[in-house]
Amino acid sequence: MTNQERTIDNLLQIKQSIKFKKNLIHCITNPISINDCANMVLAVGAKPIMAEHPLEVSEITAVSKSLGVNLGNITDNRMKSMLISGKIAFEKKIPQVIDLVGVGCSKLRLDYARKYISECHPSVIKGNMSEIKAICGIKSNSKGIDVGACDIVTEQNSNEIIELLKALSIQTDSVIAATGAVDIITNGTHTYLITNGCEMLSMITGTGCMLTALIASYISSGNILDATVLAITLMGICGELSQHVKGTGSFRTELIDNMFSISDDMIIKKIRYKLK
Ligand SMILES: Nc1ncnc2c1ncn2[C@@H]1O[C@H](COP(=O)(O)OP(=O)(O)OP(=O)(O)O)[C@@H](O)[C@H]1O
Ligand SMILES: Cc1ncsc1CCO
Repeated sequence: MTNQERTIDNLLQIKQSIKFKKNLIHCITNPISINDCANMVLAVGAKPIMAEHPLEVSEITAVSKSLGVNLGNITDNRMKSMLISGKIAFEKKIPQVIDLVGVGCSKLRLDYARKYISECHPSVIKGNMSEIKAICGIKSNSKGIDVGACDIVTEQNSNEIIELLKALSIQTDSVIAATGAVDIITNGTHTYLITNGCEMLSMITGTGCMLTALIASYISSGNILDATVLAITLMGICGELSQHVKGTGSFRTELIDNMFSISDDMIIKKIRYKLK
């Protein structure tokens, strides 16, 4: 087996291991895309629970196989709940991912994300490049919750960005996932660059949130780096397979359908990544 074949085989094994297990995945997320997030978790064979009341989340996280928290459309209640759940997950060694939605445009969210990371030690920190730059304390150019044009990964800046992400990974002891046309995932030692995906993924709301729900589903396998790579390649490939539709409404449906039905052969045929 070549290294590439071994990597892909690993990803397919994680996918298969989650498919029929119905692992309980606790997601605390925004109302804009909450339904799509729950459906993505179901599409890959896990079981979502979207509880967010501060008085019940600790018992729910404690019986879940992983936790996903998302800062989109933040409220006082969810700020409370996410910290309660994040601390329980850390104590009980339950894998967890934080999606840094909006930290590039809101000081409230940026300060909160820093507090969350230092107190809850998430296994994965995920955001678009503007959000990741903001968390690193570097001036970012986000456009609301979206990446700013100056922050997009290019051939010219990719090495500099990889070093930034590796340093953040080492500092936080988390896997870092920076998403966009090129997705970069690193654990400080191994770095994956994934070029699957299509522009339509940025033309419906919540694909980043759905991706976080997928990462949460797959990290319940315990293999944090590979699970993150798997979730991101699947989102990219399923986006590509869904592009033939008439418009963005059907794209959203097709994306969930493809996530449910994609075959191993299709993943092997379509996957595009570099390991650095
Ligand atoms: N222009 C693009 N080309 C290819 N893939 C893309 C593009 N934009 C986004 N993606 C893919 O879409 C998914 C979501 O990434 P994105 O960076 O848009 O997240 P986000 O900004 O957090 O999204 P959202 O705010 O919609 O939740 C990732 O899988 C990423 O690879
Ligand atoms: C549009 C929007 N606003 C806050 S969260 C969200 C969904 C995509 O992140």
